[in-house]
Amino acid sequence: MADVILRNISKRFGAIEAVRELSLAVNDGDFLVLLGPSGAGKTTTLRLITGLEQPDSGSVMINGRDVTLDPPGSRDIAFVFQQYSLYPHLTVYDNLAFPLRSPARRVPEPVIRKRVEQTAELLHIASKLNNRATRLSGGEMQRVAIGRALVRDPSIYLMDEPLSSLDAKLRAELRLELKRIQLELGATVLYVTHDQVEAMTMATRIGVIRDGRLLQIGTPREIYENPTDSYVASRLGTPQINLLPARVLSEIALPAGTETVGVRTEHLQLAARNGGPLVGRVHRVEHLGEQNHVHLDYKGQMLVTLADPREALQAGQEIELHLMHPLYFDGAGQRIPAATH
Ligand SMILES: Nc1ncnc2c1ncn2[C@@H]1O[C@H](COP(=O)(O)OP(=O)(O)OP(=O)(O)O)[C@@H](O)[C@H]1O
Repeated sequence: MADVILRNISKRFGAIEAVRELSLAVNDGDFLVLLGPSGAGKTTTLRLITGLEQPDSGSVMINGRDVTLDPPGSRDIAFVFQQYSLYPHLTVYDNLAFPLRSPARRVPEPVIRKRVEQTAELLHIASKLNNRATRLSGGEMQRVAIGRALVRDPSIYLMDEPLSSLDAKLRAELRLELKRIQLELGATVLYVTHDQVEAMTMATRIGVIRDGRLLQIGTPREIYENPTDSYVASRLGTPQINLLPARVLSEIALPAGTETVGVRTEHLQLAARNGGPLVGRVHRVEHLGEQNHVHLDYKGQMLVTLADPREALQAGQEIELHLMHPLYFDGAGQRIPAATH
C-alpha cells in the first residue's frame, strides 16, 4: 500500500505564494498528473513531498505517517527530474546501480545486478548497459534517468516533466512506455507537466493547478467533459475551447447568469445557410492531413473548430453554426451546471 496525502500545504517565497492551501491524495497505483502552466507551483509541490522544501503550514503524509518534518533521505520516494542528471563518467549499468549502492542500503551486488538488468529490459536499454552515459542519445539518457528511479521500489515516484527535453517523436514514444511500465509495476506516480496530451494519455487522474491552487481533480474524461470553470476547460482540448461572450449569442436561449459560452469542436456543427439564427464566415481553412482546422469569424469573434477535410469549405463563405450542449460559465468563469438549464 502506497499513498501520499497533502493536507492544506502552503509555501511562500517572499512575496510569492507558490503553493496555497493545497490538499491532494495520491492513492496506491494512481498515475496522478498535476497539470498547470509555468510558475503554477508544480515543482514546489513535488519538492514539498520530497522534503527538499518545508511547507509554511499543512502536512505531508506518506503511507499513513506524517513526514512533514522528516529529512528528504528518510522519505521513501524516487524523483525523476526534467534534466537527465546522469553521472557522465559512469556506464549505464553503474548509473542504474548507483541508487542501490548507497552505504545506507547495503544491497548485495547480485541483487543489484538482477534489479539493474530487469530495469534495463523494462526500458529497452539492455544492450546499452556497458555504454558510457555520454554515449547515448537524448531518449536513451532519459530512459536511464527514469531507470534510476525504477531500480528502487519506493512508495511513490515523483516525476517533474521528465519528457520535456525530448523531441516530439521521442516524447510520444516514451509516454507510451512510461504508462506501460507504470501499469506493469502497479507503481504510484505523481507526475507534473504543462503538456495536456501527456496528462490526457497517461493520467488515471488529473489535477489542474494554477497560481499555487488546485482548481479541480478528476479523471481525464471528467476534467474534459465537466470542467468546473472556464480556465480548467481551456487547459484540455485541441483546438482549444472557444469562449464566446454571451452577448454575441442573444439570438438563442442561454441559462440565466451565462456570461461566457464554451464551445468545443464537438459542440459545434457547421451547415450550409438555411435560415438558422447563427451565421458566421469562414476565415481560413488549415489542412492538417486527416482533419482541417476551420477558423470562423462570428460577429467579430474568432472560433476554431475541426472539420472533415472532404468538406468543401472556402475562405469567405457564409456558414450556419449550430451549438450542441456547449458549456456555460458565469461572470466569474464558474460553470453553470447542466441541471439548471
Ligand atoms: N526557491 C525559490 N525562491 C523564490 N521563488 C521561488 C523558488 N522556487 C519557486 N519559486 C517561485 O514559486 C512559483 C512556483 O514555482 P514552481 O517552480 O513550483 O512552478 P512550476 O509550476 O513548477 O513551473 P515550471 O513549469 O516553470 O517548472 C514561481 O513563481 C517561482 O518563481
